[in-house]
Amino acid sequence: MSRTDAQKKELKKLRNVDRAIADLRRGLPVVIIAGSEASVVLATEMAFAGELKELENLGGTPPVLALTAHRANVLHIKPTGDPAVRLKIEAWMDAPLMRALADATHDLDQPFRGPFTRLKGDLPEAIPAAIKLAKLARLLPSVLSTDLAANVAIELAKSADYSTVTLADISAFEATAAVHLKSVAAAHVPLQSAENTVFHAFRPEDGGIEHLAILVGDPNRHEPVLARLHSECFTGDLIGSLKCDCGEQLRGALKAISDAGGGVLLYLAQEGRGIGLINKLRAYKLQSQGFDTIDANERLGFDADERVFQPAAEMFLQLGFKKVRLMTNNPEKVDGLERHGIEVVERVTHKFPSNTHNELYLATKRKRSGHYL
Ligand SMILES: Nc1nc2c(ncn2[C@@H]2O[C@H](COP(=O)(O)OP(=O)(O)OP(=O)(O)O)[C@@H](O)[C@H]2O)c(=O)[nH]1
Ligand SMILES: [Zn+2]
Repeated sequence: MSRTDAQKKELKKLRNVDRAIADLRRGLPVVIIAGSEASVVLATEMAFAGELKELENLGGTPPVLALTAHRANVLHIKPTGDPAVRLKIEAWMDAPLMRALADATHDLDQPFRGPFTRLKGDLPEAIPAAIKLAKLARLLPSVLSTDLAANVAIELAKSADYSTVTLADISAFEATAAVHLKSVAAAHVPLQSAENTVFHAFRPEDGGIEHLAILVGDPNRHEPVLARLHSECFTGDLIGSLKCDCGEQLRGALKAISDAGGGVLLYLAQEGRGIGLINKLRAYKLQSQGFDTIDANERLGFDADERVFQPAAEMFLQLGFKKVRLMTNNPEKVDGLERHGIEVVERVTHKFPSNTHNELYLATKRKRSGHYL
């Protein structure tokens, strides 16, 4: 079936964001258009002397360093009520220092920093959008940014071959990618705990992040289905890390679904509660310094949980399920599905015994994240 013009336009927007994500990860500048204004941004963690010079030479305003409010709080920079702050880049701030300001795993090596000059005035809209882009790229949520007029930035993007995205494209990205998910492959994969199992691979039409649905048996589409949303955890699911309960929850869910005669497990590409494996390892380093799982995320500049559950809801709907009995202890998962058209008729407790390494992690989820544990 050929695509309508409106569909083509939506896909182009998705592709633009995907390209910008890939470029940020390569340490390339990206142009964000915000009405008549624009910012050329670089992911701070990828900024070295050469990249900084390139940004400085653009001829707009001098570059600034943008950090999230969470990260600024750690650096004792006064909150503004905005989601991010901008710091003036002083002569003594070189590229390694800027990377260290973005990366909390260096905080104990260089505890005394500043004084910093926070830029006053309204936060340009491109800054939170750029930080969102860095998060989508699974990089640390900090950017270096230079402001230009939009028409100048568009010309520059053409001549320097920079990716260009708009604010609207970035803010709509996750929801648009979710509604463009399509089942692209399905195959029978017998499991130890459930032999009659089919894996469905879902991919958004722009070729973005893929998720899996694991369908056990042939559940009745008219009844609420026993279901689990499982966020990818390389360390726990595959390698047997004792720092979390993911491996047990994964295997336990498949067994419970099989014992119940069928159901669905969605295996979501949301490693590290959506911050990615590298950032999760950074969070683990902070945890070994004594911070809990929430503070570790926030010290890195992230929210405690960066996941959205719209892709999960979309996959359930495409598989023909509107009502679920959800195995979870996390109230956010229940809300996240209900917001996107899935009725959670029952929350089924999904709890496993703790060990000495994950005791504190589970206690933190209970005490600070409102988990039923
Ligand atoms: N950022 C971060 N992610 C972690 C940490 N420990 C585990 N994770 C990730 O958390 C996700 C697992 O969370 P879930 O199993 O969905 O747990 P939950 O949100 O508590 O919900 P339920 O298990 O359904 O109750 C996986 O993506 C893990 O990689 C951590 O200390 N920091
Ligand atoms: Zn885990």
